[in-house]
Amino acid sequence: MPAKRTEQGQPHPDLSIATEPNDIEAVPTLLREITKAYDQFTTSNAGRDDLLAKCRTLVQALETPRETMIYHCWAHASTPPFPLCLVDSTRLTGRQTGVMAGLNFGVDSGLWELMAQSGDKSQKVGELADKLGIDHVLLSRLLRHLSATGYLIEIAVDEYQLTNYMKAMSIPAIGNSYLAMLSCTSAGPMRFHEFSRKRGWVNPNNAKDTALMYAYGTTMDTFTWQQSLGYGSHFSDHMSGYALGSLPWMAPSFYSVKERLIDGADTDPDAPFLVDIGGNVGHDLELFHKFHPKVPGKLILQDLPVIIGQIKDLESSILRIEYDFHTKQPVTGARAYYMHNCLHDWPDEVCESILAQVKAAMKRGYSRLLIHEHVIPETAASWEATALDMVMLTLMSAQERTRRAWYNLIETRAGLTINKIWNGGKGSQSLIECELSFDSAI
Ligand SMILES: C[S@@+](CC[C@H](N)C(=O)[O-])C[C@H]1O[C@@H](n2cnc3c(N)ncnc32)[C@H](O)[C@@H]1O
Repeated sequence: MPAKRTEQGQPHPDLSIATEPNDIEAVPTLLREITKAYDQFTTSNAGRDDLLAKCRTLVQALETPRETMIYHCWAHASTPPFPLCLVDSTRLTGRQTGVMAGLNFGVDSGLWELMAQSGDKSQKVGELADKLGIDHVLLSRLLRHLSATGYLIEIAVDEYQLTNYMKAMSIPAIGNSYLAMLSCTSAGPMRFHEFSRKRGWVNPNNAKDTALMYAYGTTMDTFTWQQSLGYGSHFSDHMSGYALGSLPWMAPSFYSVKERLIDGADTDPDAPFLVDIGGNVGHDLELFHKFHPKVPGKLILQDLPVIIGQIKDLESSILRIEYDFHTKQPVTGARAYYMHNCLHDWPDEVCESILAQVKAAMKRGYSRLLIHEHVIPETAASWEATALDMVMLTLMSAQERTRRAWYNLIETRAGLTINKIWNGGKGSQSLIECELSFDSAI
C-alpha cells in the first residue's frame, strides 16, 4: 500500500537553498580538525578513519544540494575529480546504493516534504512513521543509514534533524530528479559494459539501440521509458533543477539579446521572435520573459504533446505548440530558434535531420539558431560536462560535444554557419549562434 502523502499545498523551502553550500559555517572548524587529524596520522600513523570521515564531512558541507543532486543523478556513470573524489568511496559502493534507496524512498513517500515542514527541529522516527503510514522498523533502518553517511544529523535514538541538503530534497526540482534519473535509468550505466562487449566495444551511435534499451529490454527511448513508468513530470522537474544557479544565457553579461536579436527584428506583434524547440514545460522561455518582458513579436514553446500537457503555470503570453522536431517546422522565419539540451540527446545522424527541419524554416540573413549546450574543451573538461556525456552515452547512444564535434555537426553535416560561440565559463554551457550560410541551398 502506498504511504500516505503529506498535506498538500504546504510551501516548499525557498528554492535558494538548493544553490547554497550545505553548511559553510562549519568549514573553518572542519579545516582545523582535518589539519589536526592529518598531523596525528603522519606522526603516529593513527586516526586515518577519523581523517577520512572529516574530509567527507568537509565536502558535504561545501557542496550545494543542486551539486549533490547532479552528482548523484549523473555521476554514478563517471569518475569525479577532487574534491568529489574524496567522497567517492561512500558514493560508488554498496553504501551508496543504500543511500539511493533511502533518498528515493523519502521522495516517493513524502517523507522529506513532511520533515521540511518542521524546518530545523529534530524529529522522531515514530511520529514520522505514524503520519505517513510507514512501518517504524523500516523507517528507522533507512534513516539510520542516511545519518551514518552524513545526510541527516542524529540527535538521539531514532531522532534526526535535516541538513540543508535534505531540506532541499523536498523541492521537486531536486527530489524528483532522483526518481527520474536514478530509479528509471540506472541499469543503463550499470550494464553498459555488457552492452558494449556485445557490440564489439565500439562507440555507440544508433538511437534505436541504446544501453538503456538493452538493460531494460525495451525499444522505448529514455523519455518514453520514463513516462511509461510514471516519471515523465519528474524528468521535467529534473530539467529545472539542472538549470538552477547557472548564469542564464539571456543575461546581458552572457549574450546581448538586444544587439543580436531585438535590433533588426520584425516589429509586427504577431511575428515569431523566439521559438524554443524541445523547450519542455517552458522554464527557459519563462526566464527569458523575466529578463526581456518587452520584445517585438511572440515567444513560442514547442514540445511533444505529452510534455505540453504537463504545463501548469506558464506566463500566458507564451504560445504553446505541440510539435515533433523530427517533422516539418511549422513556424517559419522566426528571429531566433533556440535548442537547449536537445541535440546532445541524439547521435549526429539524427541531429542532422532535426537541424534540416530548422534550417528549412529559417529566413536567410534574418533567422538565427541558438544552440545552448556544453562545448567540452579538448583538455581539462569539467566533471559536470563529462558526467552528462556519460549519461548520454549510457542512456541514448548520444554525446556531449567538443568544439570540433560541434563544427563537424553544424557546419560540415548540417550546412549552417556558426557565427560565434559564447562561452559560459568552466563547467557551464555555451551558446552557439548559427545562421544559414549564404552559399548553401535550403
Ligand atoms: C533534455 S530535455 C531538454 C528540455 C529543455 N530544453 C531544457 O533544457 O530544460 C529534451 C526535451 O526534448 C523533448 N523532445 C524529445 N523528443 C522530441 C521530439 N521528437 N519533438 C519535440 N521535442 C522532443 C523532450 O520532451 C524534452 O523536453
